Amino acid sequence: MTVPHSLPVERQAFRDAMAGLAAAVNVITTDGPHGRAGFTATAVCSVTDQPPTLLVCINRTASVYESFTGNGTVCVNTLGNGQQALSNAFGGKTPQAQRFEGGCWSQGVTGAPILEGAKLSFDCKITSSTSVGTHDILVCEVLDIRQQNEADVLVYFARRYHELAGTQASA
Ligand SMILES: NC(=O)c1ccc[n+]([C@@H]2O[C@H](COP(=O)([O-])OP(=O)(O)OC[C@H]3O[C@@H](n4cnc5c(N)ncnc54)[C@H](O)[C@@H]3O)[C@@H](O)[C@H]2O)c1
Ligand SMILES: Cc1cc2c(cc1C)N(C[C@H](O)[C@H](O)[C@H](O)COP(=O)(O)O)c1[nH]c(=O)[nH]c(=O)c1N2
Repeated sequence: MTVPHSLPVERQAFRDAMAGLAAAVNVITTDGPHGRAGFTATAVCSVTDQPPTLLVCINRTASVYESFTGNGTVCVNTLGNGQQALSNAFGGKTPQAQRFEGGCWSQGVTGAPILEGAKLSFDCKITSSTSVGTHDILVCEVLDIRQQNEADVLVYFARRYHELAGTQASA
């Protein structure tokens, strides 16, 4: 197959285009011997349902990177309407302990913090990872799921938050 010759896509052009891709907002957490940590991520998606697997992309320069790879666990907590403050707290710069002060947390099978009030929580173990450019793709097997009935969702689109009205999650 011949790939058409074209100019390289500039970093800013890529980001401008990606800003047009609406995405759910998630607080990704971990806990274990390498410490409790969390960060905000929109780069999350389903991979396969056999075994139930999702992926999370994490920047290797993030302060939380060693905690996630060291612990080998993640909980993907999907945010709903009115949880922008949590997203901003986990979105960088804020010290780890302070990030967790904005929510109530419990623990599930992996020990990763589960956010009370999250619309969805996927408790996972990391089964593999692949480095691509600045990021690692974490492949995460889902061991447990918690789901709220009222499935309003916080969406990040065009560089700002949008609230999507509630609907029944398991219609
Ligand atoms: N995948 C990511 O790492 C990612 C995604 C969204 C936001 N962010 C962080 O939030 C900040 C604000 O984002 P914004 O949407 O308001 O404006 P922005 O112009 O920085 O980013 C626009 C879009 O480009 C993508 N993007 C941004 N930084 C990226 C990166 N380092 N690697 C891969 N994709 C990236 C995301 O889809 C983002 O929504 C970013 O500068 C970045 O630090 C990172
Ligand atoms: C809306 C939104 C979405 C994302 C982010 C931010 C925000 C505000 N960030 C950035 C990430 O949350 C941030 O780098 C971490 O919190 C680590 O920051 P510190 O290095 O601890 O300051 C982010 N980082 C990442 O590695 N993958 C992702 O998918 C996203 N998505």
